[in-house]
Amino acid sequence: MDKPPPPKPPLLPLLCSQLSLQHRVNEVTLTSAFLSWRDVETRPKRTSGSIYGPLKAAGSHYVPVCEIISVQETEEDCPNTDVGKWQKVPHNPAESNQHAFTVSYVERTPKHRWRCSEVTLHCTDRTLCLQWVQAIREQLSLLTIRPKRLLVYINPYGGKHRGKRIYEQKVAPIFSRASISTDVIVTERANHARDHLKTEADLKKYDGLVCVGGDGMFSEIMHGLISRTQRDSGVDQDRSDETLIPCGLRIGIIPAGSTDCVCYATVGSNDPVTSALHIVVGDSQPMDVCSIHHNNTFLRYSVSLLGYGFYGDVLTDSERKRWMGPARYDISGVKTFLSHRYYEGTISFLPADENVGTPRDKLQCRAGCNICRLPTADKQVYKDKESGSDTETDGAWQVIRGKFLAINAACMSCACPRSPKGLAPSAHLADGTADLILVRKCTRFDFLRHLLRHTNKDDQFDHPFVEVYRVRQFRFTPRYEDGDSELELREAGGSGHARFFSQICREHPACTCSLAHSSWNCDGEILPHAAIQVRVHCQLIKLFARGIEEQSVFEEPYALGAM
Ligand SMILES: CCCCCCCCCCCCC/C=C/[C@@H](O)[C@H](COP(=O)(O)O)NC(=O)CCCCCCCCCCCCCCC
Ligand SMILES: Nc1ncnc2c1ncn2[C@@H]1O[C@H](COP(=O)(O)OP(=O)(O)O)[C@@H](O)[C@H]1O
Ligand SMILES: [Ca+2]
Repeated sequence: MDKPPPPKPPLLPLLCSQLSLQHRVNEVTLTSAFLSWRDVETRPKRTSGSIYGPLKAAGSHYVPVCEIISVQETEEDCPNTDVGKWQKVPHNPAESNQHAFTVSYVERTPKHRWRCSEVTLHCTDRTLCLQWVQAIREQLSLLTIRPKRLLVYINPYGGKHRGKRIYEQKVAPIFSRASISTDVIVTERANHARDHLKTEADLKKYDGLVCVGGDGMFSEIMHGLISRTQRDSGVDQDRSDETLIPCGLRIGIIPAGSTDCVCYATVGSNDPVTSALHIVVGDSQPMDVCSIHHNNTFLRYSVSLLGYGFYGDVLTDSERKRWMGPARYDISGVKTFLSHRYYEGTISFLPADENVGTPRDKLQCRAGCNICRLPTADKQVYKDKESGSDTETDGAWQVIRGKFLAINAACMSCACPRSPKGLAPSAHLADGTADLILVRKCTRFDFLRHLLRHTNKDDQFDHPFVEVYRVRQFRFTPRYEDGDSELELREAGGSGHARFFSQICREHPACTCSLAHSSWNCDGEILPHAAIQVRVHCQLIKLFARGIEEQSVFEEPYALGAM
């Protein structure tokens, strides 16, 4: 969403009163766009010696109505010593005005984190106080994009096993303050959430889903919702050429996993409170989803990393170390790096049209991204330059064969705390394309340089052994068919010796060797086949997010008091 417009020219005030804030008189104004308050006891001061300003009011604050979380009449419990019981009394008895209301609103803090801030305003009488509460509530009720009923799934075993606590302590209080009602399901097994969504959940009762967990848990919920939507619409997801039906319900992610890249890349942080506030204000971020098929059988959907070779091997190894929590990826990462295996195969892909940019663009996908806002038709139609045809499959496919350390595809940046710019820094959340990254066989040292660049500002694609393409579809075929280990052994010498050495190579970290197959890491799940067909579905799902906001939005807060 764009930065709200500056407060001038003023909109017609709906309500304007002099109210007291921390014992100082403030002029408080409500318009359909902003709630503002200005300390009228502070004289407007001229910014001395400044060429910019004539007069700037000190102590003015503007809160966009769309970022107000709630308003309530303020009462405080304090002990009544006479009767030894607790009673309701006005918030601050020292305040000259006995009636008050509190407005909770979103405050931006560095690193894209949002916090819930409060202002308590005191009125001379209760009628005025109630008038204010009612006027603000009326404005909030016009924000129909805000969810009222949510279905929450918690994976209690994701990440550091903190999902349940994070939800109860940090998220539930915010939902309750925003008058959002919830049904909460703590999962009891893997795929519990997926199966519940697919078959049982009464989705008509809800305005959105919430996932408390990591990328794997998000993937479960996404699978449940997409499959349910296709089934309800009579669409067969086994057919790789089907046009899938976009899902109606938005999904909110409360990060409580090991990588949390879907949350990080769509919100800008992996902070549960920030995510909860994006849900409360009713943000909406469409997202591309890849469908993956093997010989016309549907395998899975993917939104973040689809990785063969390095990331597939990291995942396979890390699954045995789940007990270590998030650190398992680092340990398996080092081990896989040292094993330095490469794989042979063929990639065919359908490049995206030029108007959606390239994987090496300096411009990144941010809130309100212009590329993601292009009309879907402009994004999806591939124009074959030579034939002038508009069809997606008309002879535009490119084919690359080779030996690869890694083949990665990402339909979003995959930014995460390990790699703040991500695996594909310029990939767009909702442009209908994925960035395909091919890392050819190279030395360990070069591969390390490439990996290290994921963690700093250098361009990780600026190596002669790395190629990147923006694609709509791709296929991968390993050099040897799935399960064809005989061929692999023949290739390596064809004897019992070969079998012996092949086994050693598998275990021997210092050996650079070729095995027939790696596995695909699909958002943290291992795919059962190496030969796959992948297609990007533009904006198939929606999240309670808005994309990463430009820095300036939170560097220039709406509180103008310091001016
Ligand atoms: C030398 C340091 C190199 C750091 C390289 C970091 C690259 C990070 C790219 C991360 C992309 C993440 C894409 C997201 C994938 C997730 O969907 C998926 C599932 O997440 P979940 O468990 O939360 O459900 N996560 C993953 O598959 C985890 C991938 C993480 C890979 C970490 C690799 C670390 C590599 C370390 C190599 C170190 C070499 C050092 C040699 C001395
Ligand atoms: N109650 C449960 N018991 C065991 N596994 C579960 C449960 N609920 C969800 N899962 C599975 O746990 C896996 C990892 O979950 P996730 O929340 O992504 O954590 P992490 O980021 O640590 O991998 C997912 O594949 C999900 O299907
Ligand atoms: Ca994309």
